[in-house]
Amino acid sequence: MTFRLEAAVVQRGFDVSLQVGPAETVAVMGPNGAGKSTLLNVIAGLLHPDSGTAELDGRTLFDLAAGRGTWTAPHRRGTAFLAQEPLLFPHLNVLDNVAFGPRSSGASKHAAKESALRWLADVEATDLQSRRPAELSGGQAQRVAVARALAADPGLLLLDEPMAALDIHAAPLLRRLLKRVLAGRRAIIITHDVLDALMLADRVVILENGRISEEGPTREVLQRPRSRFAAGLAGLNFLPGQITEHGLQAGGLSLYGQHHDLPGPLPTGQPGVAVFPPSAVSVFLSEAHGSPRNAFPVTITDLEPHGDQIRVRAGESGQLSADITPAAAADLVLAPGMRVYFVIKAGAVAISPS
Ligand SMILES: Nc1ncnc2c1ncn2[C@@H]1O[C@H](COP(=O)(O)OP(=O)(O)OP(=O)(O)O)[C@@H](O)[C@H]1O
Repeated sequence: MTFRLEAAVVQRGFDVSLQVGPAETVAVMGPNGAGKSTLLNVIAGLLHPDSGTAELDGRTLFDLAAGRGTWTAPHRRGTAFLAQEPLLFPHLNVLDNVAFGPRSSGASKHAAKESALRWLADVEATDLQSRRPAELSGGQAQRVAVARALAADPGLLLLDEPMAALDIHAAPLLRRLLKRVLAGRRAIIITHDVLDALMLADRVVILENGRISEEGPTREVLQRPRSRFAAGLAGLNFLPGQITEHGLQAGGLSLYGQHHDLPGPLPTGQPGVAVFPPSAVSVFLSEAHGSPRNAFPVTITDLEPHGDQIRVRAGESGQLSADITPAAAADLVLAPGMRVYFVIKAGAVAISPS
């Protein structure tokens, strides 16, 4: 039993193919406008794609291949949606809100209430059962919304940044609750937070410009990112270019580096990326220091505190960073606008095909 999707929305430049296993939680991350909400809306049946097919546990959600045109209505898809705002029915109390799902799928009034009470207990909201949504805090309302989504017994739970509208005290509580309820359940969660991806998901999918640019187990993607977005999440420098015999040619820049996870030699001449941590970059006033191979001139754009280090940003849009000690920054009298040399240890530069 699986979830399988292929869908294109031409006007939005969206073209995605995705599978999610029965007990798998997938985090979807990407820049603003990448297509994350489009993905969930297509799955939930709120947006009609131009082409594609989707299937959940043997049920066709849509099949838009020429001559077919199958379309299942949103409430018959076996999916449940948890949005940033809890979206509870304002005129129903908490218990009736949670009982709504089982009731509309045919359960008797009694059975629907029994099931709602079980889910409310599960999200530690039993004592809220008689309240109206207007009498709940943001965190309480979102807990009730989780219970309501689960009470419908969805084959796929869709979560659109469920922590985004909560304050900093309520968010950790809901994250812990989601960790518990998502275990062993199939879900797709949109998030901007690396912590959510690490804690809640088995796998992360990076969406950029309507396409999946990278996917894999969250830890692996963060350790060895191949997309600019994932490198940014992991706090790593990222340079795209062309693979050479010893590393990467990125514009006028030759970088020496190593590949970690390829069986053979680097595929010379192919597009690739170099990724390295800011801590592996040293800053010098002249080229004479360090290995000349990975030394290149840059213009400082910004200096900012970063933990107990100073982060030196350089390059046209500050896309390269070095972390150095405050003492070193003071010795070098660094300031924005200065021309300096970034020197990178070749051993710390990971090259991958892109
Ligand atoms: N209602 C709409 N009509 C037309 N185009 C839209 C509509 N909503 C979004 N788009 C476009 O579709 C693309 C994907 O948008 P989408 O909202 O899916 O991105 P997102 O990754 O969810 O972004 P964010 O992180 O800002 O919520 C963008 O180019 C956006 O401008």
